[in-house]
Amino acid sequence: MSDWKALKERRTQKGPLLASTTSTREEPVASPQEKNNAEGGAAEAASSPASPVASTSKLVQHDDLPSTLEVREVVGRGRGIFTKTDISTGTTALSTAPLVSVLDNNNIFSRCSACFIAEDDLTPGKLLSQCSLCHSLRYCSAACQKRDWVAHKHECKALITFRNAAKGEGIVPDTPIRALGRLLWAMEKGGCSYRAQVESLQSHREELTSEQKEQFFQLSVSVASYVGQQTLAASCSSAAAIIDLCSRFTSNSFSLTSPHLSNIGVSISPLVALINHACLPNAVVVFPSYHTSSNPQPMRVVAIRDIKPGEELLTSYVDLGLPLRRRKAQLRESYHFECTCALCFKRRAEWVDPREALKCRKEQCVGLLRMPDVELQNGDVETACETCGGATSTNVEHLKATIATAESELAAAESLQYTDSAAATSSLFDSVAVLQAASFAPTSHPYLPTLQTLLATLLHSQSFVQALPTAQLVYTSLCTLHPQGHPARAIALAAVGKLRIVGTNSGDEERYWRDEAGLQETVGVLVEGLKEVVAAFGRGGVLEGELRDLIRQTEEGLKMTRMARGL
Ligand SMILES: C[S@@+](CC[C@H](N)C(=O)[O-])C[C@H]1O[C@@H](n2cnc3c(N)ncnc32)[C@H](O)[C@@H]1O
Repeated sequence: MSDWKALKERRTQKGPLLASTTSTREEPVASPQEKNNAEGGAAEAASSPASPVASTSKLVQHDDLPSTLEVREVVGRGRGIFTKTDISTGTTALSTAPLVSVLDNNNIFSRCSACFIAEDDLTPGKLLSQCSLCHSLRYCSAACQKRDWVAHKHECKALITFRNAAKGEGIVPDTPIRALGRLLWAMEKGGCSYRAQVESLQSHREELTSEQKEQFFQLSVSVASYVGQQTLAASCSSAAAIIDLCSRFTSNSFSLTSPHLSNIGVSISPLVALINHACLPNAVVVFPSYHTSSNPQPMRVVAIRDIKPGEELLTSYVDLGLPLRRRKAQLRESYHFECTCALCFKRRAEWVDPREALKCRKEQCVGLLRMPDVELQNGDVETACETCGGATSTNVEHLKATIATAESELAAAESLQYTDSAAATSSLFDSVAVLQAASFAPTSHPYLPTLQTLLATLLHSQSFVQALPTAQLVYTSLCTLHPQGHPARAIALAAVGKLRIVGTNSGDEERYWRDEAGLQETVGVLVEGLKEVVAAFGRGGVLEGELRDLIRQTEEGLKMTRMARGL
């Protein structure tokens, strides 16, 4: 199987400047009671907080807004996007071309800057070629380079100037600077309509902390030196306008993701930025295909629940694997609001949040215990298992130290995972052992991100046999957190299906193809994966094509094996 590279995806990480929407959180499916609570919450999240509707005076014309959707203003939230028709799970509610997309500094030299395909994924023997002027951007074809020239023209000169000043090949400004550069050139060229759309995005200048203002000031100095004072002044006539631009960028940009859900850069779409947040979202933002001119528009908003006429489309801005306090802190810091969704208001007394849970230590019990609150509690705390009711004592200081160590190991491993996979793998396996010994549930933070990074690192180093059980554990954990059809879940199941092929046939290929039961099971996993992928990304994405090919190949293999046995 040649496309295993598709699996070596980093776990999706969101953060300031990269308001991503692919992380979501769904009811824990472990217990029916939790399921009921969360389903009630989902309906609430999608409807109640959105009303009442206020005036529509600040609304700007968006030509790519389909007639099935409308923009309305909501008290306490600003504008939001509402549906006028039923949107069923897995349906694309909106597809559009972002105004600006740039690859981040980790991907700029290894992916095409127009369609974003990775050099590793090109047909064998083909390489990306670099822009002959700036030597910075790479392209997979003359057509892609030509298509990108409109956006790259001014950027090319700026990159040359930057490179000369930095006195080194292969040095480019940081991703936000390049993204803001493209945005400013687009506004300069696109005139009033682009400017009106960007200027209508929510700025939080008044609410910024002095530290954030200082950060934005530094960013604006770098942007000014990159694009030139004249271009900056054309769109920003005052210092306040420049801070507004940086603030708008921070709370309105998206993670640009690959069709396999790796974070590869940043995108700005003033239309999609109108979608408000919920921790129980009903939609996700994905980029299912490479951005070629023949594709349908590359950025899609796909429903992950059925959405009724009059409901607001809601995506998540933060990683929904994060515990409540962390989510709230991120939303406050980067987006300047207090989330009032059903998940944030779910009473601790009513359920055990799987993101902050320990496994019951009683033999044969699969229940969860609420983790003591490391911010508020101390000493030995007794908690009861939600399933068997048995009490377990946990030492809060030990718990806190375990979380801190696992988080710092995770950060270190993330920075090493592609340069020293062996060291990253070994430290992540150590963390897994420590978290397991401390009875962390695999759905809990930071156990799940540790497993996800371990999976990505194992795939990168082609350790497929070890990767398969890790992928299975990641998938089952994500099933507890996300509804069916969520992209993170879909990607994990696709990984399990692919790894069943590469991870099990690498040792003894002949035996693999003779194992009918195993092949049949692999087909089953791939078919399930395909369903989830289509539900998460909509039809026609890259991953859908890959899975269909694998299903076909495995079914053919199965047929041949049966024929050889005379069945
Ligand atoms: C990407 S914009 C969403 C569109 C925005 N409402 C507008 O009018 O431009 C993000 C901003 O919308 C607001 N917002 C989004 N979701 C919200 C929510 N659930 N509750 C309150 N405010 C929200 C916050 O001010 C946030 O910084």
